[in-house]
Amino acid sequence: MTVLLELEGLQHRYDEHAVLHGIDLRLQAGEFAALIGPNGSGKTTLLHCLAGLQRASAGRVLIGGHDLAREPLQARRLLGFAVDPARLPPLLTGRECLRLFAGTRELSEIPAPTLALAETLALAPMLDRRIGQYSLGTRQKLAIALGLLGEPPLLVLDEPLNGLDPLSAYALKRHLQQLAHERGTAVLLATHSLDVAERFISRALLLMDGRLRRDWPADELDAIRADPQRSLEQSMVEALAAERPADAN
Ligand SMILES: Nc1ncnc2c1ncn2[C@@H]1O[C@H](COP(=O)(O)OP(=O)(O)OP(=O)(O)O)[C@@H](O)[C@H]1O
Repeated sequence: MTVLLELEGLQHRYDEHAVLHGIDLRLQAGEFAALIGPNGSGKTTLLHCLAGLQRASAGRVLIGGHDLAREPLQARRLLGFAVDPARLPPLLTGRECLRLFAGTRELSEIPAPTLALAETLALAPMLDRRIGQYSLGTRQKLAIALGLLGEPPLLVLDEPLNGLDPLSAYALKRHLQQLAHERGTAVLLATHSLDVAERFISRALLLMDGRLRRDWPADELDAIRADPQRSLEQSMVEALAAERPADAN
């Protein structure tokens, strides 16, 4: 199996505040992984480090075998990252933004799968309006379409379901699942929506206080799903309680 993402001893600190304490992780082609964990556990920081938006304080990020620090162009070419919707340029239309982004991926036009995804997410009717006029959910949809543009083999999404209506959220989850199954895309998605995570993913990773504390592989998730008495939510609560026994008292 092709390893698309490899983190080795990844650390990050903001000035004196250490946030990530040596993360080791391998994500393979076709894996759809949810990164879960409490507020402030470091999920966004981790995703920013592996997208090159933050420089890790120590450790390595390898994307498709390319070291992000040494071969950033080769590494980033394999990565799709949905930017923060608040950072989208308000004066451009969605279509202009997609064209611009297609150019950075050396594509002369907006690819057909991106336009199809825009239809699926009910974003298409908004594409000729300025982004400044978009609702939060519509910005989120555009950010996702930009992240998925060109169908890169590794997708990294930070809370992509925030602000999406139920139909669009369902369509996105199915789309990501299909990419993983049919194209072998590796997806890493940070989320607080465990119900979302539980039904669609093939792996769950629990980050707590900047450390990966638990890794549920596909067969464990299948066992949780098969047992009506169990849920990923409950398993996560148990894992958190086991790490913080003093807090429980
Ligand atoms: N730019 C920054 N400067 C200083 N500290 C930061 C910065 N960004 C995040 N932090 C701190 O890093 C820690 C991890 O934050 P991060 O946003 O990565 O967590 P998170 O797991 O994504 O949280 P949430 O679930 O609330 O989105 C927090 O203590 C946060 O206050």
